[in-house]
Amino acid sequence: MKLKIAVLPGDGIGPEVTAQAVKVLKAIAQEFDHSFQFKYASAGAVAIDETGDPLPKETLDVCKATDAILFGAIGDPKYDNNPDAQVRPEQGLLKLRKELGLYANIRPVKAYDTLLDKSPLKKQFIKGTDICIYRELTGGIYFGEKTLSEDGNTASDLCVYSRSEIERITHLAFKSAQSRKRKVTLVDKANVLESSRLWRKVVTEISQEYKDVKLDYLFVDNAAMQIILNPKQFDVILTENMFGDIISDEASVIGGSIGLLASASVGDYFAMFEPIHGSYPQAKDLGIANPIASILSAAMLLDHFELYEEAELIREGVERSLKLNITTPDLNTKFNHISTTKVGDFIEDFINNPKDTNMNFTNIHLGQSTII
Ligand SMILES: NC(=O)c1ccc[n+]([C@@H]2O[C@H](COP(=O)([O-])OP(=O)(O)OC[C@H]3O[C@@H](n4cnc5c(N)ncnc54)[C@H](O)[C@@H]3O)[C@@H](O)[C@H]2O)c1
Ligand SMILES: CC(C)[C@H](C(=O)O)[C@@H](O)C(=O)O
Ligand SMILES: [Mg+2]
Repeated sequence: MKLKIAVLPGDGIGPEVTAQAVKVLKAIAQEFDHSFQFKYASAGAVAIDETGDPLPKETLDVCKATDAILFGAIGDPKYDNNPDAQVRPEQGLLKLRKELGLYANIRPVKAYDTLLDKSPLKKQFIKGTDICIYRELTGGIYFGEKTLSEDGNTASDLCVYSRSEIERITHLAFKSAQSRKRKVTLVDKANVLESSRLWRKVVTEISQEYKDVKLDYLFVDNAAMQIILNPKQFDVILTENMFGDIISDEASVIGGSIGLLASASVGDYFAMFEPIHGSYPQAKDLGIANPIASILSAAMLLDHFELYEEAELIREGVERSLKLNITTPDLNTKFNHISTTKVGDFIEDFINNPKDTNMNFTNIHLGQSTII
């Protein structure tokens, strides 16, 4: 298959982790005789530095002219710590999602058996967890009208949802549940918010078209607790933009690190693949950022084009690296010198030699001089 892939590495650890995902995709292309062409473009704080705009027109054009986008992460403390900044890296990401109509952000969360000890949660409660969060991505409080009074003392953000915005992601969530454990949990705040009451009404109506899927409801405050106490009760979680943002970072604790959580942001015409984590500026260029979220985002990209065998090979490589403790320090208390690049190298090697059973930690360890 021929694919043109836009690569937007962004800020902080974005370039390091994205480089590993590209490396892995190149290995897949070679092994399976595909042709993947990568087109780089800038977004976020780096783009502001270069052009004054967090999403320059050329970047948007590149994204529109390619089959899929691989996104790193954006964000920089110089903007985070300046509430008066007129332009911010995050605006670039939000504009990209909106302009491309990427209304559904799909965030799988799972507990790997080999990592059960890495989570602060009790093993017996998380073992077997397999959740898929459907987060609405182009509406809600992120995109409603914002105001700041002239004296600077009153501010507001409006949360708006239309029926059609709720309907389209709800269908995707129910369809996904049909191929999983046939359960959708709508997470909302319908006891307080009018917009959440609309979600309940519309989702309940649509559920009638999916009689084989059970629908239940949880208020977001309770959901935040249940995700930690009893994550196995969930199959597909359907929720609005901001609740989805928050509960997915929370859910990453189940897996042991946010550095493992990938996502697909899809719409009717475009698709983007992005780790759920941010630019982790404290780790920039230190080689300690976990690249797996980015690598698994690349696997989701391949799934999107129905390259299932290829995606599965990446996932096998990831699982092998976790099993052998070839992981960055967020997951590795034993060997703290396995770098971002080394994890990428290992998974690349695995793709090139999936049957090489001798590929174990010793091989990597012997290459220690190249490990930071
Ligand atoms: N999609 C995105 O681009 C995105 C997402 C979230 C935050 N941000 C931006 O990133 C910047 C930093 O935000 P933040 O500190 O709240 O969130 P963050 O996700 O960057 O980091 C939070 C913490 O998660 C851990 N972490 C994150 N990524 C990791 C990785 N790959 N490997 C190991 N550990 C990892 C670290 O402990 C880190 O301190 C901000 O400017 C924010 O706006 C961007
Ligand atoms: C950086 C920010 C705008 C973004 C979001 O809130 O959507 C991030 O937290 C994410 O989860 O991708
Ligand atoms: Mg987030």
